Amino acid sequence: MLEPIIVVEDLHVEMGANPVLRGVDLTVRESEIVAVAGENGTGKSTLLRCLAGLRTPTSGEVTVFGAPPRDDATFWRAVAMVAAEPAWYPGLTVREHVELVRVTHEPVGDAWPGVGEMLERCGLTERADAVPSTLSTGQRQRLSLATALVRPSRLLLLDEPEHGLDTAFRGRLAAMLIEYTADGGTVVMATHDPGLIAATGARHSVLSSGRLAAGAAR
Ligand SMILES: Nc1ncnc2c1ncn2[C@@H]1O[C@H](COP(=O)(O)OP(=O)(O)OP(=O)(O)O)[C@@H](O)[C@H]1O
Repeated sequence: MLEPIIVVEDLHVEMGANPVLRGVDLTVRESEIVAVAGENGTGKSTLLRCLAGLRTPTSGEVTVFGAPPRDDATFWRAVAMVAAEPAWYPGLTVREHVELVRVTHEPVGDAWPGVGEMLERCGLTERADAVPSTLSTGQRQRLSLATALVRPSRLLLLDEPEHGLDTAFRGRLAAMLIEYTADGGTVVMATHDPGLIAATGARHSVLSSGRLAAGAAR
């Protein structure tokens, strides 16, 4: 069996006095796509933030690549995240944002898609010279995904990657995620889109009452 990339044991997170996560267990192995569904406010983003080292658990264990996740440069070399819309650099175009990420992560192997190819895959070629503030919501989400996918990583953390995306592009995104895992990457996503779960073949579970439904995501 392939290596566990992520191991979560009895994870509890409280926000103020409110318990949000109440004993989450999750194991994710290399090359898997795991999806976490569940109603608004059940703690999906909180779980992803714990996996990213952006939130400290109240109790329990979280390991990513064999160690507690740390919000530092070494960790983010291996992990790419798409969550809330990032702050874009004023004056930089769509293409320049993608180039900036690409250049930062050089050297990138020839097998990895280049900037032009990634813009094409994300349907942004026509808007490559625009600045992000002039894009539509879905186009800006495509740009967020392009910046995550244009650089090498071993783990993708996606919080509602379907945000603003049309049906056709959701299908294209599913294909890109499958390709990412075929190349050895691992994906964990929070999603409200059953179509994306089905199209990616993700192992999925529902987060409810602070716990993942038994079985599927363990
Ligand atoms: N900074 C915060 N301070 C206090 N409570 C918070 C904070 N952030 C989130 N919460 C609460 O934690 C709970 C879980 O929030 P979270 O964003 O993880 O849910 P979610 O499942 O991702 O929701 P959605 O589907 O709406 O994105 C919610 O009840 C929310 O109100």
